Amino acid sequence: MSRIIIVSNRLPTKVQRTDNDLAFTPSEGGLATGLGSIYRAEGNVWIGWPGLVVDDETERQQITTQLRADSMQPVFLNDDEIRGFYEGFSNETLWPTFHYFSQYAVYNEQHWETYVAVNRKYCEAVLEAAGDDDTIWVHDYQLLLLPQMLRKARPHSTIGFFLHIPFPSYELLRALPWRTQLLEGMLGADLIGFHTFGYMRHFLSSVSQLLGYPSQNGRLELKNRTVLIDAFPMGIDYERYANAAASEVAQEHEQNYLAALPNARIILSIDRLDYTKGIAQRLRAFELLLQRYPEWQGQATLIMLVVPSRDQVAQYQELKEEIDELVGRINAEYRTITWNPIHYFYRSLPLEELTALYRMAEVALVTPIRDGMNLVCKEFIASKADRSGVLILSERAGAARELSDALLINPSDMNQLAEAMHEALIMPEEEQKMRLANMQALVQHYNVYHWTRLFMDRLVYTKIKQMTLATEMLDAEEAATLRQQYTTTSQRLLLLDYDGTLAPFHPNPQKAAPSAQMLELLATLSADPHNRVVIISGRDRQTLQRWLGHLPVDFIAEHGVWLRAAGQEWTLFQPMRNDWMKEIRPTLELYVSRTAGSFIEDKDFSLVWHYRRADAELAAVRVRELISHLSFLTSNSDLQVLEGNKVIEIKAAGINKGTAAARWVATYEPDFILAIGDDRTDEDTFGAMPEEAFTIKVGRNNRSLARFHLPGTAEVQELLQSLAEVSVPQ
Ligand SMILES: O=P(O)(O)OC[C@H]1O[C@H](O[C@H]2O[C@H](CO)[C@@H](O)[C@H](O)[C@H]2O)[C@H](O)[C@@H](O)[C@@H]1O
Ligand SMILES: O=c1ccn([C@@H]2O[C@H](COP(=O)(O)OP(=O)(O)O)[C@@H](O)[C@H]2O)c(=O)[nH]1
Ligand SMILES: [Mg+2]
Repeated sequence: MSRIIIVSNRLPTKVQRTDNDLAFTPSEGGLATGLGSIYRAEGNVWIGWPGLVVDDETERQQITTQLRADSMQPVFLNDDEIRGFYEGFSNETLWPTFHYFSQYAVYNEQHWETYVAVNRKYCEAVLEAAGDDDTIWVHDYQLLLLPQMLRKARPHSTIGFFLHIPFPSYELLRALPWRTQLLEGMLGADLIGFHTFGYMRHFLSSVSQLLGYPSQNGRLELKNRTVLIDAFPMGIDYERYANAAASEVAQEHEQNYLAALPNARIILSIDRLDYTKGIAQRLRAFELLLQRYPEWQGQATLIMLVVPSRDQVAQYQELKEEIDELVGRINAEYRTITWNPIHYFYRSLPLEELTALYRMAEVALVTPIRDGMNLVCKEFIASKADRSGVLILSERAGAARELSDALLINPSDMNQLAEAMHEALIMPEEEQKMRLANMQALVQHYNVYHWTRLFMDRLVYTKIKQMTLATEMLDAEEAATLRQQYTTTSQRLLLLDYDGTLAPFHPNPQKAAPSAQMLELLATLSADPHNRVVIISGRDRQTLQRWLGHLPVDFIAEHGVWLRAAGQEWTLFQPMRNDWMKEIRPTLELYVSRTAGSFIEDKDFSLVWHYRRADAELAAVRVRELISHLSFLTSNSDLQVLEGNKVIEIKAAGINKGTAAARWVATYEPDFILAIGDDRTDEDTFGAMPEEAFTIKVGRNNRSLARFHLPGTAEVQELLQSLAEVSVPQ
C-alpha cells in the first residue's frame, strides 16, 4: 500500500537539550500543529529537521530511534546549514520577500548555495525513505527546489507541494535573482497548493511572465507534463481544540487566571515573534483605545503571548526589543495598583493553557500585516463552543477569505483597529454568538482532515489526468505500428500542419521559415510516388508558396480557403466574399491600438489578430474582450471567429481545415493517413479523418480528437525522419 511521505523543514516534534538528557516537545507554528494531527496515520512518515544541531553520532542515533518510533525521520543540519539555509535564504530572503517586506530581504549568493545544498540533502533523505508508489508531499518555502530534484530522480513519482505562506505579486518575486530556479523547483510537483486564490493567481502570473507557460483553469501545460495549481485553505483539528478548551484542566487554568484578574475585560493576542504579525502596531492601537476611550482604563486587559522564533535573525531581535520597550512604556504609563494593561509573556505554552486563554478571552486580536493563513484565529473559534467572543481579524491574513463574520480590519489603520476593539467590547452577546456560530460551522467543516483529503484527492486526480494523457502518447510501440503500416501501404496521405508542427513558433511569424533538415525531409517524403504530402495550414498562400512551393507537395492554405495540388494552380474551396473585412478591420485596429505588440495579418479571405508579442496578461484580458466584441459583430453573419495559438482569426463559416482535408480523403482514397497538427484549428482535420487514421496532436493539451500526442516539433521531425528512411525515391 502506498504511504504518504510528508517533508517539511521542521518536524512536528522539537528536540531540545536539557541538563543531562534530551527533551521531545511539540513544535510551534501553524504547519506543525496543523499536520501533526494526520501524519501518524497508516504508516506515513514525516521527514524534517528536529530543531537542534547534533554533532555526536551516538546522540544522533538516539534521536533517530526515538523519532522513528513516532513515524518521524530526522534530517540533521549543521551550524553552517542553519545559518545559510534556515536563517539565511529561508528567513532573510524568502520570508521577507513573500510577505511583502522586501526592504528586509538579503541577497547572498552563499546563502543561496547552501539553500540548494540543503534541499538536495532533503531530497536524498526522501529518496531513501520513499518507495516508487509512495506519495510525497513537500511543504513550504524552505523546500521550493525539492519537488524538481525529486522529479529528476523519480520521473514518475506522485509529488504534491503546498506553500503555507503568501505567494507574492510578480513585482516582488521578480526582484529575486534566483526567481526562475525557484519557480522551476516548485513545478517539479504534480499539484501545487496555496491557501488562497489570490496567492495562486500571483503564482500563475509569475510563471506566465517568467517562464512563458500559459494556464487554463489552474492547469499548466509544461513541455512534457501537466501540473495543477489550486487553492486549499488549511484548517485545524477542530475537535482537538474544542475538547481541550472544554477539558477540566483548561477550566481549572481559566478559573485561576480569572481569579487573578477580577473584572478584567480580556483581549488576547497570540503569535510567534515575527514582524509580519503586526505585534508592535497592535500595541500602539491598544494604547490608542485607552486614550480614546478612557472608560476602558482599569478594565481592558491585553494578554499577549509571544512565542520566541528565529531569534538569530537580526530583524527578529530588533522587533523583540521594540516590543519589550512598547509594553514597558504603555504599562508604566497606564497601570494602576489594581490593573495592568498588558500581560506580556515571551514563551510558548502547552495546549491546555493555550486553550484556557482562548476560552477566557472576550476578544481575540489577530492583526498580522501579512499571514499565509493564520491558525490562531481558527483555534480561538474552536475553543469557544457554546460561548461568546469576538474575533478581530486582519484582512491580510489568508483566514480572512473564509471568516467573513469576524470584524475585519486593515492592520495599518490604527484608528480602525482601536475602533474595532471598542466595538468588540460593546458588542451585544447575541450578535457575538451569531457570528461565532457561523464561523464555528465553517471551521469545523473545513478542518485539517478535510484539507488533507481534498489535497490528496486532487493529487490522485492530477495523476489520473496525466496517465490518460500518457496512454495517448505515441509511444515506441505505437510508432512501430505506424511505421509498419506505412511500409505496407501504397496510397498514403500525409496531412501536415505547418506552425507548431513542422516549425516551432517565432515571435515574428514571417521568420518561422522551415529548417534545411525539414525541407530535405519533405523533399524525400514527397518524392516517394506512394505518398501524397499535403501542407495544411492557416497561413496565406504566398508565404507557403515562397517557403515550400518548390516541392511537389499539395497545399491547403488559409484554413481551407485556398487549395493547390502539386504543380497546379491555386483554386478557392468555394466562391468566397471578403467585403466583410472593411467592417471588421476597424475593430481589430482598435485592439491593436489598445494592445502594444499585437498586429493584424491580412489574408485573402480572413483577418487575424496576433498577440504573441503583447504583454501576456494584458492580452488575456483583451482576448476575452475582443471575442465578445466579435461575436456581437458576427452574429447573424456567415462568419466564424477562431481562437488559435496566440491568434484570433475571423473567416467565412463552414470552411475549415477539416472540410478541406475531407476533400483530399474523398478524392485520393488513401490506404494510410497520417494527420499531424498542434492547434485548435487542427481539431477540424482530426475530426474529419476516418477512425483508422493516425491522427497526432502536437503539444500537451489533452482535450484533443487526435488518437495520439507528441510533445513537440522535434519529435514530429523524428517521426517523419523515420518514415523518410523507408520511403522509396522516385
Ligand atoms: O519553523 P519556524 O521557522 O520556527 O516557523 C514556524 C512556522 O511558521 C510558518 O507558518 C505558516 O504556516 C501556517 C499553516 O499553514 C500558516 O497559518 C501561517 O500563516 C504561516 O506563516 C511557516 O510557514 C512554517 O514553515 C514554519 O515552520
Ligand atoms: O505557545 C504557543 C502559542 C501558539 N502555538 C501554536 O502556534 C501556531 C501558530 O500558527 P499560525 O498559523 O497562527 O502562525 P505561524 O506561526 O505558523 O506563522 C498555532 O497553531 C498555535 O496554536 C503553540 O504551539 N504554542
Ligand atoms: Mg499549427
